[in-house]
Amino acid sequence: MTLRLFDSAAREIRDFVPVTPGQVGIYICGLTTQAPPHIGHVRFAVAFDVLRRWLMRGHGYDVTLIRNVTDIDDKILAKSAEAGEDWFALSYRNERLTSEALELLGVLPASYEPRATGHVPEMIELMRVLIEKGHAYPAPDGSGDVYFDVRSWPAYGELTRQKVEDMAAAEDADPRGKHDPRDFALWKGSKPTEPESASWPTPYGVGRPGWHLECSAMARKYLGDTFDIHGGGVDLRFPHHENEQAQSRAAGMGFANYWLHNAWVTISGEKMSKSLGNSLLIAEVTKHARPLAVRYYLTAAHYRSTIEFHAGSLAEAEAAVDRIEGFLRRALPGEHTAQPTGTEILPEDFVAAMDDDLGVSGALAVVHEHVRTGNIALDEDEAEVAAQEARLVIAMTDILGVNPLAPNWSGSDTPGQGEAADALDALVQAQLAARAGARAARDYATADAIRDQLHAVGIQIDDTPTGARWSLVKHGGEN
Ligand SMILES: Nc1ncnc2c1ncn2[C@@H]1O[C@H](COP(=O)(O)OP(=O)(O)OP(=O)(O)O)[C@@H](O)[C@H]1O
Ligand SMILES: [Zn+2]
Repeated sequence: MTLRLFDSAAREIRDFVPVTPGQVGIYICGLTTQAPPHIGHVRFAVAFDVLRRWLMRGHGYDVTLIRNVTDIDDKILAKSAEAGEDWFALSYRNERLTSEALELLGVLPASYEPRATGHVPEMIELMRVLIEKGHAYPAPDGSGDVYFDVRSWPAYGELTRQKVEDMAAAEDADPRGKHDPRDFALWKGSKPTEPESASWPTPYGVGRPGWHLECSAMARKYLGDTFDIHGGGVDLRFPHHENEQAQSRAAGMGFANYWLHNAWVTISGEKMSKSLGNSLLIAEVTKHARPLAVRYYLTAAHYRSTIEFHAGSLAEAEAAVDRIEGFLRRALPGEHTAQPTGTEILPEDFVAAMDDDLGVSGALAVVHEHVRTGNIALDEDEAEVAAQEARLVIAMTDILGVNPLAPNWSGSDTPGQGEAADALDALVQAQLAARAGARAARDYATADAIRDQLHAVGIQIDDTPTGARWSLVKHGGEN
């Protein structure tokens, strides 16, 4: 069984061979914590969660996944100035919202989530090496900026196959002190308008991390000079990843052996983006579909295919999840939660699909085939066969992060809590039925009173085309 992945540096599918047998190091560029996450922002995390689970469960690798947090940058400073809020408070609030959103969508926690601001010494060391080797220089105007000298590194452009002559100028600093307008900032000197708390001393002046340098420094610290996989959204290929690779290699490191890039979530063909005003926050979307369905929706598309968001396909995802869950609940009555035992022998066609650059649509087709076979077995009173199929479905869906019986979707694996959740659901459903009855009888006062009573105890009701849904009101997580 060989795992094959599309390496966007080589622009071809390559057999995956790790640097160290049995181990895989992955670095993914995390979010710049300038705003609460929208559905596009979390796609990369879901895509790489599937990769990680497959490496671990399908191939038995010991995986170290590092996903950084860019907790300081121009946009964060601009937003904090606008809002009159400390940059670090704004940044940390959005970091927490992002972590909550990822947890809600069943993304396994990273091995570690380093923050840029915590790695200034490592960045200074990288700058020192680059300056010593003649690949970087402090701005001659004493601004505190430090630039990478693109002309000193003939391989610059190799990741995205561009010639330096064809590239636009780097817009990250005043070009006057640069050797070449395409030289990019490793470090950004502080400006008088910026808060003192956003600056750190270096031998080259007081300033703050450049976005590209921070990833090179953090990848090196946690994964070593050469590591296996570097991932991120496709928009990061240039300039961000090109620059990361140039800095690290010019400093003498091997850096990433494979580059994986995920495609966008779009709306009406346009990238979902806060700045374009077409973004849907996770907190919004999960009011209309359960988080498991949203996770399924994001997982079901191949990571290199664009996901064109629309409510209809989210409803289809919900129906697919219901189908899987319905079967599992019938086949495994009494099991509130269920996880793979690790002894299941995965169907060959599932393995083949996943090994082929994470072919999730093929893999999900195998899942649904087994659901069908299992349902037929149940109809024919073959409980044993159905239970076996259910175990396989659990093993396969768990690898994709969409096992409906996984404890994260069902509440908890602590005995008793599943039952408590079921009891609560039964009570709320009875209230919702009474409310629906009152509405049908045009007794809106009673209907509203029921909703208010539920809200008073922390239960939120949302009316959807398929009926009322309830959820526990989240505190402090929706701004
Ligand atoms: N619509 C999207 N689909 C997939 N990935 C996205 C989308 N929007 C942002 N990302 C990813 O999220 C990460 C962080 O993006 P960033 O914080 O720069 O937001 P952005 O691209 O400026 O979006 P916005 O304009 O909404 O703030 C990047 O890795 C980027 O690839
Ligand atoms: Zn990065």
